[in-house]
Amino acid sequence: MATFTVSTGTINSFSPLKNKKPLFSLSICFTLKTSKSTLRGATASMSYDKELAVAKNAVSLAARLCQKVQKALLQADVQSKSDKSPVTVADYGSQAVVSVVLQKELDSASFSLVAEEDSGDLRKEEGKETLQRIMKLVNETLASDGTYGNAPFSEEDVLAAIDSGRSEGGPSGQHWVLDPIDGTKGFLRGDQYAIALGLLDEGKVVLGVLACPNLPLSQEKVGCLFYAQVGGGTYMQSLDSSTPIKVHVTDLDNPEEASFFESFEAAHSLHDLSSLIAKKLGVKAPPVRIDSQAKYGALSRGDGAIYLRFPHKGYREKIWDHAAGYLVVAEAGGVVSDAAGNPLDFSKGRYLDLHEGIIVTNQKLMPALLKAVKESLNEKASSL
Ligand SMILES: Nc1ncnc2c1ncn2[C@@H]1O[C@H](COP(=O)(O)O)[C@@H](OP(=O)(O)O)[C@H]1O
Ligand SMILES: [Mg+2]
Ligand SMILES: [Mg+2]
Ligand SMILES: [Mg+2]
Repeated sequence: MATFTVSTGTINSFSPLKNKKPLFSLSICFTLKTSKSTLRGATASMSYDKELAVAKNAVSLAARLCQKVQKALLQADVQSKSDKSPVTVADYGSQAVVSVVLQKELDSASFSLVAEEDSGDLRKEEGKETLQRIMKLVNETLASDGTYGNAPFSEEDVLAAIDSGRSEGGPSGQHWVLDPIDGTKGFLRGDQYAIALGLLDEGKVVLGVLACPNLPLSQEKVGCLFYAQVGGGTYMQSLDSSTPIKVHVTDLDNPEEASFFESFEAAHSLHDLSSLIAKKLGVKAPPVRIDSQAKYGALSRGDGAIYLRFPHKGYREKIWDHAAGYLVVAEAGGVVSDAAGNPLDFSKGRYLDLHEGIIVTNQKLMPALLKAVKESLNEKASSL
């Protein structure tokens, strides 16, 4: 078996809007296995092969739409949702594109999609212009693929495609789980974001596809597509379909050498708490703060060893923020759990029921991480 270790040296986040100093730089060193057996693993006949091929196409097309919008982002394209979080024409457009492609290619009678956005605001008078922009983007993107461009989608078609994401999910049957843009705040800053698509079968995540258009693939190339099928490992390729390579989480066992990821946004995760946990573990490197499930993708290829996510009290995590990323990391040999070490349960509907937060690392580091998390949470509770 030929195993090459490719050191990509220092890679920087890509900021197309700002075109200035990178927000993080991170040394990555990951092992690319290009043996025949590894590549055969990517194409072996497994039960979700057709779904995987369609999901990769859907997510790549959605990424094309998002990249176009991020390049030419207009303030008018950004709205505020009722919970005050931002949403853009690209979030809606990406959701419509993925929904259309999945329904066209797969059995639409049993189709179920749990997705973040809905068309409520677009159906209001003030949403009319935004809807026009989304319709244009969706039609341009679908036409660019050559497969779906024959009959343009009307405003009603686009609204219906977005609203097909209203499923409640649950423990039985198959449900697609979509975050059309995860990390919208990062997307708006010109930083990291992801298009994240998972498939649940009987309550378990069986497919995960993660497009990270601004994540470096190598020193020369930016834009990664991670994908995993349950039992089949995790693969990474460029967004324009280069040969996939198998990726693995780091095999580091010394926390002192580990680096850790957390949300860029302090409002999304308690930075003080992660810093306390990291200190207890003996982690020396400063936190790597990036938006979105790009953190799961980066961790799955060994860029960093730990991801810590501790939302402020009262926040409920949604399944689309973790389903795809979870499988990408799990199939790359990583462990994802809540702060008490329980596995994540995606079978409960649109939300995840969690004890405190989400922690991710490899199998060797998990016992020490759990201990540090427990001690830190106790310390925090007793200081209140
Ligand atoms: N107060 C909060 N605490 C934790 N997560 C939050 C939050 N407000 C929003 N989020 C979630 O954090 C996601 C982004 O994750 P990250 O912090 O890793 O970049 C958002 O996804 P969207 O951008 O899809 O809305 C949103 O679901
Ligand atoms: Mg999200
Ligand atoms: Mg989103
Ligand atoms: Mg959102």
